[in-house]
Parts: sequence; structure tokens; C-alpha cells
Amino acid sequence: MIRLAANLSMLFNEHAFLDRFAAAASAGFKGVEYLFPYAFDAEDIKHVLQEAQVEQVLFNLPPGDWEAGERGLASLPGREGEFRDSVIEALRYAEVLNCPRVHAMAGLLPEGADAATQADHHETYLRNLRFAAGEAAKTGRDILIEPINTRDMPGFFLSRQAQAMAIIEVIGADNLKLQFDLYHCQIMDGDLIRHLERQFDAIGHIQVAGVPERHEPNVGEVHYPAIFERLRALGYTGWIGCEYRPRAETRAGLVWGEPWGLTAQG
Ligand SMILES: O=C(O)C(=O)[C@H](O)CO
Ligand SMILES: [Mg+2]
Repeated sequence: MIRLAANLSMLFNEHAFLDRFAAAASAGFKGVEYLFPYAFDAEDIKHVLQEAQVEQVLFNLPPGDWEAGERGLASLPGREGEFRDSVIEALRYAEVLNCPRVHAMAGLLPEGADAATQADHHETYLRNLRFAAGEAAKTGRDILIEPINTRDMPGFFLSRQAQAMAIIEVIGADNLKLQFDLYHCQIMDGDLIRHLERQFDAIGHIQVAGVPERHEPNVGEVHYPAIFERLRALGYTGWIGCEYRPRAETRAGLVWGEPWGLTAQG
């Protein structure tokens, strides 16, 4: 069964944030995800989720100073206290929103980082992820890590699929999982279906977008019908987050999703 979630940081930007939940539901989405809920009261978001009858499937931990360019705290040496606070805050929202998983963004390496600095980030990342997985396990939730392409996010610490898989293996926590974003994987690693198969057991969430412009999945070099078919054959029962920038009005661009229950006409 293909279950599609609308990424409300990118889709339905024609509406104010709290109105995007109903817009997504009326287009056939059963779930929603977005970057951050923290500018809103958790109870207000819970209310719109319930009104729209959609599930909250994912959001990110507080990322540090986003406006100043920070992209997560999980691998940043010296920021461990802030990272721990961010885990607690995200899990508090997850409890209210009944969200089973949260994404811990790795953060950026300093420009020109030498091997010692990279090793320091790696060790910090491992320690922080162990802490996050331990806290999330207390309420049965998953922590996700996502390799992000370094063209869009230069310096992002976690950029390759193999790196993420090695980290998941070394930590060995059942609730530390891979956020497999095919857009990033295509740019950094390619070989999408083989990655999907090899990493299948570690995957906690999937995201899609056309490559390279990050528009609708039917625009660009990736043939998503083949990927969805393989997911179905593998027995994937998780969510697929639609995390792309619509070329024009969101709803008109949903034609690509009609075989999977979306409706392009309002
Ligand atoms: O950019 C992406 O692909 C994501 O999923 C992240 O949540 C970015 O923050
Ligand atoms: Mg993503």
C-alpha cells in the first residue's frame, strides 16, 4: 500500500501554515510532514490535524539557528547541551501530535574541515544519536537520520547512504532508522532501486522529488512508477513524504499522484 504524506514546508504554500493541513487532506493526502512545528503551539497543530483527519508522520528536531545558516546540531562538538534540549523539545511535540518519528539533522562541518575535525563530528554524532534514540525509545518513537546532498547543503555532515548505514549499524538501536530521500540519493549515490533493496530493513521513512530541480516526481530523470512498484513488491508499509517544490500551484501539479490516490482538481 502506498501511503503519501504532504510535506507542508514545500507543498500548499498558497495557504497559511495552519490551513495547509486541510488543503492536503482535500487533495487525498492521509499524512503530513514539515520541517518544524516550533513556531506554533502544539495544541493548535493537534487541532488542525484532527479537523483535517490526517496523521502527523514526521518533523525535525530544532536545528540550531536556521536563519543564520545552521542545519542541525547532532554532529556539532560543543553543542551537546543544546542538542539534548532539542531532543526533549521535539519529543514533547511528538507526544502531543502523536508523531511516531522525528528527524535529527546532522549539521554542517566547518569549511575546510581537516580529518581531526571530521572525526570529532563523527564521535559527537554517535554520542548524540545514542542519547536521542534512548530518549525516543521511552515513548516508542524512532529517531531518523537523513543523508542530504552537498550541492543543496554544502558541508552537511551526513551526505552518503553508506555513511548513514554504517552509523545505524554501529549504534545498533532498533529505533534509529534511515530517512531515505531518493532525491538526495540520486544526486549523491544513484542506483536507487538497489539502495532501496539493500537498505530496506533500516528505512523508517521515504521522501521523493523530481531530480535535479526538486519539482514534482514526474518531472526529471527519476522514473518513480518503477520505484513505487518496487516498494510495493518489497512490502513497504511506511510513509512516502512528498518533499518537492511545485512548479506552479500545488494542486494542479498533483497529476503525478493520481494513480496513488491524489486528486489534482479541487
Ligand atoms: O531537505 C530534506 O530533504 C529534508 O528532509 C530535511 O528535513 C531538511 O531539513
Ligand atoms: Mg528529505
